[in-house]
Amino acid sequence: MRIAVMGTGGIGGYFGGRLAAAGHDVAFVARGRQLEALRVNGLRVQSELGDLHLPAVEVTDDPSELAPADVVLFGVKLWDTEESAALIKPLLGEQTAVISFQNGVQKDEVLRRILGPEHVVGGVAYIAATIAEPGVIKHTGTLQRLAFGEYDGSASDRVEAFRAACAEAGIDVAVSNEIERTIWEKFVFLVGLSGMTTSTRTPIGAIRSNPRSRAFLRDVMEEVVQVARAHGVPIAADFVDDRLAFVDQAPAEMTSSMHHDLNRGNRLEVQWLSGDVVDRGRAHGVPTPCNRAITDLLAVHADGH
Ligand SMILES: NC(=O)C1=CN([C@@H]2O[C@H](COP(=O)(O)OP(=O)(O)OC[C@H]3O[C@@H](n4cnc5c(N)ncnc54)[C@H](OP(=O)(O)O)[C@@H]3O)[C@@H](O)[C@H]2O)C=CC1
Ligand SMILES: CC(C)(CO)C(=O)C(=O)O
Repeated sequence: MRIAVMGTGGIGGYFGGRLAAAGHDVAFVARGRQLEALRVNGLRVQSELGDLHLPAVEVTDDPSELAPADVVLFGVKLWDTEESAALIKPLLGEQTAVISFQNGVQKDEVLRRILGPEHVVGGVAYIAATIAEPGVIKHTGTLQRLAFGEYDGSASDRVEAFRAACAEAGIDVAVSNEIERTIWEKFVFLVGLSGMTTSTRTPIGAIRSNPRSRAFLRDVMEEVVQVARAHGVPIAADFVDDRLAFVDQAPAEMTSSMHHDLNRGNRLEVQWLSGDVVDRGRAHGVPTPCNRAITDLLAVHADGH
């Protein structure tokens, strides 16, 4: 299977690396120091599940140099979505699936507008992976799960082929026949986790055990559920309780990629997470005071420094 990775960072480098190591034909798109390191030293992944080193990888900053792909694994930060979507047009054949594993619920709206709905397959990733240094991806813990599926719920050949490729590569993979709900379910949890850990600069353990911050976390997630329902996405009535139970069994030091970004002085995705909840809530007449507080307080850090 021919796979192109748009954005070779935590997500693209980890999953693209695993797929390449399993023998798939993977081309990487990167830029800056990451591009140079990949050209000179190849791609390294450090992981409790097994390190890997691909000494020579096909890598470019110009997707038009690459042959069309069966699947484009799309993994840039949310502020780079529009520009990167335009860049990958030369990679599209008639059946090409573009699967974004970015966070949030806005990404596929943008991809559909730029690439056409027929190319967009929904996806979510559960992993903690980051660029440790140029050319090196560090995976923390053992979670490395992908879920994806056609938006109309159909069982397509392209989705089944990519599922099989991921399974062969040792990735924990599932096909969702309700991918919009799957994406929103991750959004509920992620908006809670990212908003609380980043605005308090504290991992989840202290947040869940303090009654006031625990109640705030619940309210943040409940607001996302109400916005999802207003959108017509049927999130279960007990979903927030389910996520709180998940939080209770997670390691106390668990945190979000946005909290890491704050610590590193990077830009934050808050505008596409809590900020998007506020915008969508306003459009639907759903109050979102907790997400507004998070968005407005983090505004001072949102552009990084
Ligand atoms: N990391 C994780 O564990 C998880 C991340 N996610 C989500 O996945 C998305 C990606 O996150 P993550 O992998 O951490 O991001 P990273 O910043 O690690 O990786 C993105 C990479 O794409 C590169 N890039 C962006 N635009 C271009 C371009 N036009 N040409 C070439 N390269 C480009 C970036 O380069 P540069 O640095 O120069 O900008 C960067 O190297 C986010 O939405 C995130 O929320 C979801 C689940 C888990
Ligand atoms: C919650 C987590 C770690 C799961 O993948 C994530 O997506 C993030 O922090 O961005």
